[in-house]
Amino acid sequence: YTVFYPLGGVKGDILIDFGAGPTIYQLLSACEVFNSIITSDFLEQNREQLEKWLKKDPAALDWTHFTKYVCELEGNRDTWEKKEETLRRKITKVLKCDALAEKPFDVPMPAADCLISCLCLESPCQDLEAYINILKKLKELLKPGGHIIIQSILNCSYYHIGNSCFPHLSLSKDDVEKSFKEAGYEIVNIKVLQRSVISEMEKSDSNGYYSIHARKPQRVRLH
Ligand SMILES: C[S@@+](CC[C@H](N)C(=O)[O-])C[C@H]1O[C@@H](n2cnc3c(N)ncnc32)[C@H](O)[C@@H]1O
Repeated sequence: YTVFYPLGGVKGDILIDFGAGPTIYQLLSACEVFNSIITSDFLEQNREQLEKWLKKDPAALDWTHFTKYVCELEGNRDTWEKKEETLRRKITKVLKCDALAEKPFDVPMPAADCLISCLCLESPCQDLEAYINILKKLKELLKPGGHIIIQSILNCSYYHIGNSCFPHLSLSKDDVEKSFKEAGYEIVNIKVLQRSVISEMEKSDSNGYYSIHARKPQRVRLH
C-alpha cells in the first residue's frame, strides 16, 4: 500500500493485476489512484470467484476483514464499504492470462500505467530464463515510463495449500534484481522481509518476501 499515491507516488489511468487468483486485497489501495483496473487469472474458477465478488453474490468470498485493515492503514477504518464500492466500480474486466503463452492476454490490451502481480510468476516459470521472459512480455503491456510492482516469496521451491503441493521457482534477491535489469527495467526499489516464523517449514521452504517496484524506460536505449 505504501507504493501507491500519496505515499509512494504511483498512480495513473489503467492498472493490470496479473494472476490475481480469487483475491482482491492487492487492489484495495490501488483502486483509489487508478481510473480503471483490469484483473486476471489463468484459472477459470478463480475468475469466477472474482466475478462473484463483483456482483455481490452471496456465495462470494468475504474480503471485509482485509478491506477494514487496509482502511485502518490508510487512516479511516469506517470507509471500508465505500472502498469496496470504489473497487467494484473500477474493475472493468476480468480476463484470462497466461504467463507462458506467447501473448499473456489473448485479447487486445490498452497500454497500462502500472502492472502488479502477487505470488504468481514463480509458479508457472520453471527457470530463470522463463521468469525473465515473462518480465519482458509484461513490459510490452506498459506505457513508456509505466510501473511494474511484483511481490512474492524468496528462496522457495515448494508450497502446500490443503493437500496439494505446488512447485515454485526458487529466486534470491540477487536473481530478482538481475532478472529485472536483464528484462530492460529500471529498478526503483526492492524491499525484502525475512520470514520471522520458521515453524511450519513443511508448508513452504521460503525464507522471506520481496517486493520490487520498477519502471519501463521512457525511451528505447540506442546502443
Ligand atoms: C499463489 S496464487 C496467487 C494469487 C494472488 N495473486 C494472491 O496474491 O493471493 C498463484 C496464481 O498464479 C496463477 N497461475 C498459475 N499458472 C499461471 C500462468 N501460466 N499464468 C498466469 N497465472 C498463472 C494461478 O491460477 C494462481 O491464481
